[in-house]
Amino acid sequence: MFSAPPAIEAHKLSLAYSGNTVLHEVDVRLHKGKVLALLGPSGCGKTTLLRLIAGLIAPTKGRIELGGKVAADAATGQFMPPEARGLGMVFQDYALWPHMSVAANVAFPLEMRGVGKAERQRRVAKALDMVGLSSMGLRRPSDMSGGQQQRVAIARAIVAEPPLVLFDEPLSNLDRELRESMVGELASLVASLGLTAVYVTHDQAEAFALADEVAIMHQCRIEQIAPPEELISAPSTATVAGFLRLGCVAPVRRCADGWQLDGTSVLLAANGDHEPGDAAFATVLLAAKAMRIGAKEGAALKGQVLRSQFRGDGHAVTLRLHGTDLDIQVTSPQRLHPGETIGLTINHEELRWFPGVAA
Ligand SMILES: Nc1ncnc2c1ncn2[C@@H]1O[C@H](COP(=O)(O)OP(=O)(O)OP(=O)(O)O)[C@@H](O)[C@H]1O
Repeated sequence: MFSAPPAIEAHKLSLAYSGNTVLHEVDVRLHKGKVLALLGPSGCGKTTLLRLIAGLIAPTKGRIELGGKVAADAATGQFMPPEARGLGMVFQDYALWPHMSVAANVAFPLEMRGVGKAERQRRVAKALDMVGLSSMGLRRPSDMSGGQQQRVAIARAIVAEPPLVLFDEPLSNLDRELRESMVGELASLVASLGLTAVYVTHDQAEAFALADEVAIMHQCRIEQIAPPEELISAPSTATVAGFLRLGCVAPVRRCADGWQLDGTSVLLAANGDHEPGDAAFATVLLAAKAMRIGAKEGAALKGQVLRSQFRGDGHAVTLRLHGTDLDIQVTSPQRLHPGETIGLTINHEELRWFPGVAA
């Protein structure tokens, strides 16, 4: 059966500056109509990957195809410049021309493509309508709020109906309240237009609200690419579990009877699918749902309450596990008091295991 080539197919894409690797052998495949978010801490390589897709830089190694066409191949030296890629881009700082009207800013990609005046006006009006700015075509961006300017930038990125739109932290200059409302608006717009997009952010809520798939990046690599639900239910590495704050990521040590939580005498049972292998050390995720508050007397695992916060459906309690420097979260039906010691039981079925020691 015929199927369209992926919008992006990157294979072992790498980038080094003066021999210093900032992106290492990244593989990405994104299908038409899907949104991929690149999520990770500062400096992990998100913007670098976006710039490689845009053609603003060329890879040191690896290859990237856009819509089935080679956009860059380090082995052959092939490189398609950004203007030939025909992508839409939305930047953090909007990158609008302040002295030109909103309509002229939005019309720019159409002019570059030689679209005639009447058609240009029709498409600019449609794009401004989509972002809720139909009455503002004659204004100048310098007279608009940050949120309005970002809408203009989005209209400009979609006006030529590009095969791929790249967003580089587009909402990070807006205050929190506006950012939250614009995430929802942007998610509806992206879905209604069926955009294919790559969206860089370090905000998990933003990535999960907008993207079909999220790539968790860490130290120049992609740790895992998966839909948000899968990242939560099945993180593939301890780094992903730690970054998404899915619970306490704890080191465990092999002992004669199985696995022991490092620093304690607590034995943990590894469950079939996630057997951490033969190594002497491994890592376990202690999520809140894996821990229950039990009697203090005789408990093998105890913790001291650090904080207890009411959250509507119970108290979110942070504990320091005895014998360790690990803090864990549990849910309690009643308020607990800082300094109090409580007993804990572990639901071994809810543990997730990872080979090796967390980065
Ligand atoms: N032109 C350059 N020359 C040398 N090093 C660079 C250059 N551009 C980026 N880097 C380095 O590459 C690494 C990745 O940078 P990148 O901008 O991709 O990270 P990021 O994940 O987008 O971070 P942030 O969230 O802070 O924007 C960083 O260590 C950065 O210092």
